[in-house]
Amino acid sequence: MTPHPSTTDREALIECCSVWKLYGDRAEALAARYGQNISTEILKETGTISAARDVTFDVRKGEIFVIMGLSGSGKSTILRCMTGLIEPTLGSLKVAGTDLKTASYEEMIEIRRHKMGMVFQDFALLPHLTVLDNIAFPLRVQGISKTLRHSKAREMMDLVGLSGRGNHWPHELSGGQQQRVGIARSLMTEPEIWFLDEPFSALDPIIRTEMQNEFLRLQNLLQKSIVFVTHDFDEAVRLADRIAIMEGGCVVQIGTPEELITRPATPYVTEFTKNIPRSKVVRVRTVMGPANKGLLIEPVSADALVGDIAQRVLSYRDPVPVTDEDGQIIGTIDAPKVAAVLMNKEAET
Ligand SMILES: Nc1ncnc2c1ncn2[C@@H]1O[C@H](COP(=O)(O)OP(=O)(O)OP(=O)(O)O)[C@@H](O)[C@H]1O
Repeated sequence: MTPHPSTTDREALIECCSVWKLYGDRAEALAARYGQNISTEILKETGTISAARDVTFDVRKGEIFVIMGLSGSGKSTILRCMTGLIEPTLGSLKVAGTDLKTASYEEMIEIRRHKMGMVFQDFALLPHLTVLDNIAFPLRVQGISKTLRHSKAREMMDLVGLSGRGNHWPHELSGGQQQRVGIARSLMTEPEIWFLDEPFSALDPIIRTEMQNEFLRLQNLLQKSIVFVTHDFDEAVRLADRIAIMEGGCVVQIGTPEELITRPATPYVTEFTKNIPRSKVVRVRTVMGPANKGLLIEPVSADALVGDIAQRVLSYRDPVPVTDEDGQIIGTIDAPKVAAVLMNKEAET
């Protein structure tokens, strides 16, 4: 399953604008004095830590937005600002139309209970509650009756592949199953925005891949707006519509996996991208040549990944026509172009 290549035309659900989060005795005083013009030298001189520095991006309706970076780069800080767990020192954050800075305590509770779902790395299950009661917990907090919340929780268990496990205790489940409980619980309130903070990091590689597939399957069904934090670039590429790469509290590049891999903005981004096969991210549209309407071969889609159509194109001597989403022929792709991508080279256009 491949995430949708473009979400550019969709409305923004989260608007994160020039957000800074400073830690240290003088953080507030420095922010008041210098505002957005605060310099690295001043931060250094005063021993102030900038966990987030001038971070700007938006998360669009229905997209999987991945925040990726090494440990300490500021991913959790930004996620915690977006979920209202901490307040930015400077800048503004709008979530589902509400400005978090001016929102009242009650509004914040409302947003967090009804508009946001959260999944954490350590599952955060309640050990003294059964699987069913863990999943039903967010509705218990809302005062919903036991019958209703259990019925909804059973629906969620079916959705995430946990049917029949309701009476088990969390410790009786495998790591992957425990995270399915976390996922089901986070979806109980039918949130608009789904935050996942390194949800699969504690799982072994095979289960991790299985959970990534499961996550994409669910997203195909549910079409949530998602913020997904990971330090694993392979995971980011598999899941993301767009990725924001963080370094030292700053966002150094935002783009689709294809954009990051074909046009990395800094050596830091290049370092992450260099081992990812281009064929897994480059789409036919990027490397296709001019249209030729005289070809009688079955076409390939412009949005297909080159890796997925490589074998077919390589089996023809002639170029293969490329069509857009309306079935119109808009280009051709031939064996040399496919081979260049497979060999991780810049394809000649
Ligand atoms: N409460 C705090 N007080 C002081 N410094 C903090 C605080 N919280 C975070 N930091 C610092 O801010 C920087 C960014 O931390 P953050 O937890 O956001 O990084 P991260 O990318 O999520 O890392 P990880 O992947 O290890 O969770 C780090 O240098 C961290 O030490």
